[in-house]
Amino acid sequence: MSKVAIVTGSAGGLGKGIAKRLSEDGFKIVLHDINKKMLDSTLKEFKDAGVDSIAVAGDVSKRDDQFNLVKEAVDAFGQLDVFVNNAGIDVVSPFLEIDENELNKTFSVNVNGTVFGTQAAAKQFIKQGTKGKVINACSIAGHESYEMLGTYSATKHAVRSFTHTASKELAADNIRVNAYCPGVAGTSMWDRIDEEMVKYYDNMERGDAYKQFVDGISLGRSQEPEDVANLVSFLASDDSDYITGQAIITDGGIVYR
Ligand SMILES: NC(=O)C1=CN([C@@H]2O[C@H](COP(=O)(O)OP(=O)(O)OC[C@H]3O[C@@H](n4cnc5c(N)ncnc54)[C@H](O)[C@@H]3O)[C@@H](O)[C@H]2O)C=CC1
Ligand SMILES: CC(=O)C(C)=O
Repeated sequence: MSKVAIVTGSAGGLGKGIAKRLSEDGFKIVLHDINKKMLDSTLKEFKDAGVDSIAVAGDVSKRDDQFNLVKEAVDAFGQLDVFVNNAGIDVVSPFLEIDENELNKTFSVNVNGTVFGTQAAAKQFIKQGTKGKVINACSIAGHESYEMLGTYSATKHAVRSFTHTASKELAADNIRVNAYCPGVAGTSMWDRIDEEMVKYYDNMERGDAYKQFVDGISLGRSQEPEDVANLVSFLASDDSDYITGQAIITDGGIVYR
């Protein structure tokens, strides 16, 4: 029987690339996003390509939405095998200007969302009595703290920490919890980061912040969704069964650990 994977925030960007790769790996796919319009259009693309898939709209920062997401997946496909906590948001701000709303919102989506998604998936894996895999979107910003990205970096450090704790507590239930840590991928997230960053520097134009980051990549190019999906595919597969609690960097050579 085909395995079933949920990918949050998969209407576009890295999540869509991951969902596409997992479908090629033979998974039935549950697409998910807060952006209903984009989600509908992505579902149509997947269906047109013959992928056995459904779409569930929701907000990862709401615990009930995350449990509903798992329920809808199991109602449609009878089981769950892989849950990718991919959805995340960015925020750009000098440290002295970080405000309460942006702190709360970014932690709520990136951190609370990951915790609630992991809880919902793990409870389902335990109920099924099967092996389960939770795969979290961390970042190089979960290993290194970047100027202007202080809040975002702190959320990704928290994701790495929860990846460690959850992997330790859930190992006895045959559940692996790992994370992928991308570097610089030219998705809509980086369009927003670039646009915000250049506002703070008189000598910078649109595209410059992105270029500065890309120029620091040893392999000489920015990341494609497929590069990230290659790692997630491995973490979702049986080949990674002896790996848990790891936050693995895939960045073409920016951060060396
Ligand atoms: N693009 C990059 O260079 C990097 C991205 N990442 C991480 O990878 C993940 C995906 O990033 P991208 O695809 O670049 O971002 P993106 O902004 O292009 O796509 C994120 C998707 O998540 C959805 N989303 C946002 N808030 C949501 C919520 N509350 N509930 C459900 N869905 C929500 C958006 O509608 C969007 O479709 C994020 O967690 C991000 O932090 C990590 C390192 C680098
Ligand atoms: C967007 C991101 O995750 C960075 C700069 O590492």
